[in-house]
Amino acid sequence: MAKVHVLDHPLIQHKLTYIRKAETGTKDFRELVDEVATLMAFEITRDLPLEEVQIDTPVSEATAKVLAGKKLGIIPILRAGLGMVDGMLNLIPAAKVGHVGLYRDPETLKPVEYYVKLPSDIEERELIVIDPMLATGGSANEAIHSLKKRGAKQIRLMCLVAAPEGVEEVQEEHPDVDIYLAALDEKLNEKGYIVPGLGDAGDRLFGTK
Ligand SMILES: O=P(O)(O)OC[C@H]1O[C@H](OP(=O)(O)OP(=O)(O)O)[C@H](O)[C@@H]1O
Ligand SMILES: O=c1cc[nH]c(=O)[nH]1
Ligand SMILES: [Mg+2]
Repeated sequence: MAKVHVLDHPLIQHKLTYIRKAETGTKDFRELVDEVATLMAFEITRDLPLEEVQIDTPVSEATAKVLAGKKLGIIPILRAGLGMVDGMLNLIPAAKVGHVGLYRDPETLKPVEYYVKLPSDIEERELIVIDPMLATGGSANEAIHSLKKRGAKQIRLMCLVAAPEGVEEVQEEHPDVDIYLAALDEKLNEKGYIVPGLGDAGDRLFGTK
């Protein structure tokens, strides 16, 4: 069964509170999502492999550590996932970025795929799928299916806020995909919005409401 990690670093939790507030406008919302994505990238990269190298410091020879060169890929689910890309690239600038375009049909709440463009070597990369919201889980599940169908083997999912219903759906359908969250909220409402959540992440990021 996939693990669920709630990244409870105080800076992440503090900034998430301002992201949630209804009075936070587009500019601040976008900046805060970017900052939280950087902090979450710091946590999610904790287990990156290191290797030893020999170096000379000004004082002596030393055995030191560098990243072992694991290939990473960041996969935002359009649109709202775009708001987290730059924040992650701040810490992992060599990662390749692939895009999966999905929208959730407002009536059926089912995901509709409209765009996929991925790095050519996704089967060799550890992929981090990013989307601020994991609500019913339909969009994340569809994006992960889409990646697996094209050869992806190692996938993690990183979201700001999730509903328990969505977490369960992803765990059931993709037990190999660990989930990283800033918060696990209470429930979904009758319109499929996360409660208390933060509203429509895409609209708040891009000012489209
Ligand atoms: O777990 P689910 O029930 O599938 O809901 C979550 C999805 O809904 C939102 O996208 P939306 O459809 O609003 O598209 P947008 O990012 O273009 O606004 C959100 O960014 C997720 O992708
Ligand atoms: O609460 C929600 C649910 C789906 N999509 C959002 O942007 N917010
Ligand atoms: Mg939206």
